[in-house]
Amino acid sequence: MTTQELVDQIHKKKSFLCIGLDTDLEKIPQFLLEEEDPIYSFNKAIIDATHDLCVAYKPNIAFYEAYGVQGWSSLRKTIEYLNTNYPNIFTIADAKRGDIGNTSTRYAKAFFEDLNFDSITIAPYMGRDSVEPFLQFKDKHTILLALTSNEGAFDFQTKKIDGHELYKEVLSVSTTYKGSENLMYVVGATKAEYLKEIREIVPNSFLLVPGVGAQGGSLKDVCNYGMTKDIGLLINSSRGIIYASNQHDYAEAAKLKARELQIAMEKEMSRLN
Ligand SMILES: O=C(O)c1cc(=O)[nH]c(=O)n1[C@@H]1O[C@H](COP(=O)(O)O)[C@@H](O)[C@H]1O
Repeated sequence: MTTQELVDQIHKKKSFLCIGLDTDLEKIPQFLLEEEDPIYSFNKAIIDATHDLCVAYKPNIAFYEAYGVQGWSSLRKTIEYLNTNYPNIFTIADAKRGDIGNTSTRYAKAFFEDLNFDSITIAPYMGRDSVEPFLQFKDKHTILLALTSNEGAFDFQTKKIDGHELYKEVLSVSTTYKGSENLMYVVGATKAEYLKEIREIVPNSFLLVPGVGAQGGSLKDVCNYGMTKDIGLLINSSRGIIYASNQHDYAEAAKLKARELQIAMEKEMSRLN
């Protein structure tokens, strides 16, 4: 999917919501465990109930890998279901990969070609030659961790080297990478006040912003500091939406939570006009 197609979907749906499919067998309604593939059944019901309220889904790969071959099969069925039934939805493999060049190319093939995701999250720590292999795929997007939502972000990301915080180096240096037009960045919603300075370095890039809902980030603050004329934001919520209920109404409850966020997003978008 091209960035322009994503922007068009955001305007059409009046939403820049990304729903995180962090599907955990211990948290889903327990009656689903009787199904042949409980993870897939859960994801399918959540997707069918919420697809018109969001523009992206982000399965976090850890939740699938944790169940071995069966989990990987559930992931494949989920992405195929999305690509077949809702081709206008942007898909994010939250895999946080990155390695020496030839290994990164294999990761890229796994997620962009074999599974056919539109994008993948990547850790920037190994530098240019670990990221550039992902950037060579046409209409695929690489979402680089810049300033993450967790406490540990302060261990390294905000430390200064040569007078600049490390996350700012990640932002500015990565814009010189070959294929950098395919870059997006992760900035945690819990760090909204940093967005003003981030926008000075990457004024137009799309930002994936996790951390609203369960981690306590504020949608309003993120929009105040981070929204661009093309919106430029994908705001993710996982647990806050998908585990709204663990009873028979779980999909309907997820839909109501997604609707709340979509309404708040529509309001923020109307302030741009
Ligand atoms: O890359 C991510 O998506 C990510 C980056 C980050 O800084 N913080 C963060 O929480 N995430 C992911 O975003 C999701 C947040 O989930 P909830 O806190 O349940 O909404 C999880 O899948 C995290 O792995």
